[in-house]
Amino acid sequence: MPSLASSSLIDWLSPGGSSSSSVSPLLVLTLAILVGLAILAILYPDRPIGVAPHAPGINHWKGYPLVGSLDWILSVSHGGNRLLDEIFLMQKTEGMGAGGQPMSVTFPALGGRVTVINNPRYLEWVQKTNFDNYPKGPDFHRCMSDVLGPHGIFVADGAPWFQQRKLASHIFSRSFFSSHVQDTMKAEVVKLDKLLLDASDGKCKGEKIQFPDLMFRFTLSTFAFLAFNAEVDVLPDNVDGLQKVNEFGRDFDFAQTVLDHRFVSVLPKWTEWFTKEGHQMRKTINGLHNYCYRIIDSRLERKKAGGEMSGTKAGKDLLELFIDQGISREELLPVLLNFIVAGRDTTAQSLAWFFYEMWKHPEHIAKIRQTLVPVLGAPNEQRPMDFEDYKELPYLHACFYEAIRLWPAVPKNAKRVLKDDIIQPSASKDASGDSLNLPPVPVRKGESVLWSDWAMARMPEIWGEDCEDFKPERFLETDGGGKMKVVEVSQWKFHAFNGGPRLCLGKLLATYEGMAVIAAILGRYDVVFDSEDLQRNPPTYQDSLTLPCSPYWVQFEKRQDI
Ligand code: HEM
Repeated sequence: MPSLASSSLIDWLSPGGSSSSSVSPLLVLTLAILVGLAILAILYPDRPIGVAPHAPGINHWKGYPLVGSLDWILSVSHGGNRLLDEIFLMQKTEGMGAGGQPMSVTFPALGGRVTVINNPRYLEWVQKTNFDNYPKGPDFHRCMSDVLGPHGIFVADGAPWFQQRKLASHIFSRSFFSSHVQDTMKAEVVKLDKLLLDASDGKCKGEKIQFPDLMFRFTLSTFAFLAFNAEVDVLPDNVDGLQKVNEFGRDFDFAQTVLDHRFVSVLPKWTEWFTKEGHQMRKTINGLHNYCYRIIDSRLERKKAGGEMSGTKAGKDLLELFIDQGISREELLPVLLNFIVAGRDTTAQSLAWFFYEMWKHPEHIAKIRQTLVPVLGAPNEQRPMDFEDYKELPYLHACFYEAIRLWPAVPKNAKRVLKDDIIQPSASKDASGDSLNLPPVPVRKGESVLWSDWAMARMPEIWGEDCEDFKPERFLETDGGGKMKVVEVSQWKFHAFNGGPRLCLGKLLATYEGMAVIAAILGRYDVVFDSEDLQRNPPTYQDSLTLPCSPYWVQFEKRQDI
């Protein structure tokens, strides 16, 4: 006898009442869909529809019929699991990435399959040997173009990318550095010093300062002036001035978290029209764009009036170089935004992580200070760093790079595959992991490849058993004459600045700026950390496109040891 449930289902499907008289089209359709799904489930037992079978010899995360590891990506996009932690966990899991092996995971986004290639030897193939086959692709466009523009340097591929890179590279030349960049940096360091003096000795003595925020203010103020000749008024020379909110910083931090979320969301972007976050995002984008238009408009007005443009005798600054191309106000917007992101966030975050490491490893502070005196003078009369000084301060340089290694400002990155390919591990001797038996990795057109410099910094296969320790010695060697110098580590192994044709344009600027700030602070002040608070709530990274360090507070005192 049929059960009540099944007979009422049949009744519902055959509205004529009797199941024997005629078969309803709805029943036929339902059965056809079920049979169709069953066939698809047989064809795609562990991955989304349309995704090619897993490549033999490449470990993959468990997946379900028709959806693959949808549960995994949902746990990242909506379940509170953090992508970097998840990738790292997978990388250590037996049968997945353990032993430094490549691995893949499938879900209905990012082209269906993401192959994780956390090894310098694979990166060289993807970012150099077969560079043209691995563009940023449609995901960057879909997720980022409403904020950063469709042709911003961080979003674009091909000719629009190449032309911007070529044009912008003028401001990263050595001659520009030894003049305009250096003058700007020194002026900003003097402003920072006044602020620190106020915090340590002035009427605001003992005031607690939110350190990551201070670093963001420094890098925004410096970059806006050196690239756009704009005074953005975010770095005051006294503690009270810090009360004024840094609007751009606040808005951009929020926008970045949304952009990051879009990459792992399986929901289409239009769903943002119905969410509170989407509403706030639209307001934020307006705010960011207006902020940049204020800089652009004031510059265009100056040009019209025949006034001073770059404010530098060293040559045109970044904005002038682009204005001279005859591009419109609207096309200048993405130039500004992309370069502010590059110039502000990365270096500020690296500095915030650096000082956190100094709290954990104060023994390095004394060593850094010793090396500062012969180059920049005694603490009471220490001068701001010149550009060329960075070569004379290898210990400080190595400490800064070690912080960047452990806390890379772009902690993960992905590319689309243009044509089917087999990623070959390079034979290059300077990339580590030579001893690993790494397989060639087949990838298909339309899929994605992903790597995480944050995870790679924590892989013993790449950096040795002490990979998680803060050890600046990794970047140091002594030359024939007994002089300490910074080792040239391969760009594929120390990959925080990217590699190949898209190597970070600002590597030298970031190095100089980071070292100039550290020298200015540690050379003249004691940074008093709230150890109890740091132990209770150690800073952690915030989910974003970059690697913001959660807020922590410090006090500044004049050095006690001099
Ligand atoms: C510690 C600081 C920095 C780190 C760790 C860093 C890292 C990186 C990384 C990983 C990329 C590749 C991003 C991608 O694939 O989308 C990149 C690209 C880039 N960086 Fe940096 N960066 C830093 C500072 C700077 C600074 C101060 C500037 C100055 C403007 C800058 C300018 C750029 C530009 C223009 C690109 C795009 C290059 C291209 O696609 O051709 N970076 N950077």
